[in-house]
Amino acid sequence: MEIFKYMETYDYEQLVICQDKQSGLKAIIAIHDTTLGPALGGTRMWTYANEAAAIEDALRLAKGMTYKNAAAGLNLGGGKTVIIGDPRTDKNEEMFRAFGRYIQGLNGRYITAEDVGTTVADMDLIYEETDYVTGVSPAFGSSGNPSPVTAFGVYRGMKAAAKEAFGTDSLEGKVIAVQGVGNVAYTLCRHLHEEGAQLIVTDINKEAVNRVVEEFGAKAVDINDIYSVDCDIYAPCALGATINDETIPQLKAKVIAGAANNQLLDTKHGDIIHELGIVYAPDYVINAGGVINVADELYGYNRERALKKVEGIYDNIEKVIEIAKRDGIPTYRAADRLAEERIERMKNSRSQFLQNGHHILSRRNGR
Ligand SMILES: NC(=O)c1ccc[n+]([C@@H]2O[C@H](COP(=O)([O-])OP(=O)(O)OC[C@H]3O[C@@H](n4cnc5c(N)ncnc54)[C@H](O)[C@@H]3O)[C@@H](O)[C@H]2O)c1
Ligand SMILES: CC(C)C[C@H](N)C(=O)O
Repeated sequence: MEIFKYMETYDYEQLVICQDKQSGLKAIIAIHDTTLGPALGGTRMWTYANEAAAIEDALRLAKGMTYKNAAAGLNLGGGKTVIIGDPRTDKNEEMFRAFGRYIQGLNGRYITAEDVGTTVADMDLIYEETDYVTGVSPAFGSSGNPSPVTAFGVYRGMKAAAKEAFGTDSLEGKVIAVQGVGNVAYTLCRHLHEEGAQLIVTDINKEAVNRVVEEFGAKAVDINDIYSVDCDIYAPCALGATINDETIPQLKAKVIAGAANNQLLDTKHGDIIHELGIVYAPDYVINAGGVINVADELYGYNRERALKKVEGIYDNIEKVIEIAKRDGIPTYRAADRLAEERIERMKNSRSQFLQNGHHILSRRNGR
């Protein structure tokens, strides 16, 4: 991978490689764009096949956060970290504290939180070293685990997408196929069950499946059968790239609305489902509840206020559908347009001169 060429193509700002021999920390912090504010994005811990794959993932995910934060209306840019390692066996206290010191060194340009492979306990360790971390334990006045709030946002966004497809946002009686019933989807299933939806679920983790079968009367199917089940809504909540050439012909759903990041294998798959008349709730718009929630910490965390903002994911999905119709484009492109237009507007409005504390005149006056 030609790093500078890649960064230039997608206009990345910064890539930081952190190494701490004693703790085994190998982290890559990618900052994509800070036009709207400091870059906020989680820390992923994963066993990458090689270093290039880790760098590529950090860069790709950081750009995703720029779009997610912009579309969500947050005054935050996009960044992400990946830590190379197995989250089940390779974590230690020194590692997250060393990582916290690296974040501190960026002096607020990057703020972290949870992502795949990291937990509230890990954020608490980072917090020992820096203030630039969110998703810290509620005991510290922080917001804790973002997953239940992400689930609430997905539920709200799903209702908005359902309204477009079925003429009503009620999910009562709707059959919803949920792929992966982990942290986010467990709470999502609870909301859906409470509204009277019928759930069909799958997961490679049998315990997770049994929990939603027992608690919410879900029907379990094999992992390969989730695409072709008779359903109204398909909710991808496990992996990325599940909307692809192989799965699209199997889908019977009229709506795709789920928590997973990067659901489309390729943008062409967004075009195909659009042509098929499937209402697609773009992944980074519908799953922004977690980041909206942790971002609220930057104002002094207030759960009620955060949930109110997350409720607005309904309106945001409506807005994306409206742009898609207005411009005759698929919803995934409408979401990009929403984010890009906001960044551009802010870029232009900030071009006005405003003196700040670091202006050259303040040095001349000896201050
Ligand atoms: N947690 C958040 O706040 C948040 C925020 C935004 C986006 N997301 C995205 O949402 C998705 C779910 O996040 P999570 O925190 O619930 O993760 P999780 O790991 O708790 O849950 C994912 C579940 O998917 C299952 N799974 C893995 N491979 C599978 C397969 N092939 N078929 C079926 N099930 C499979 C896992 O066993 C697990 O139970 C991820 O893609 C994540 O990036 C999460
Ligand atoms: C900041 C985090 C809560 C972000 C979350 N991991 C996401 O992908 O949206």
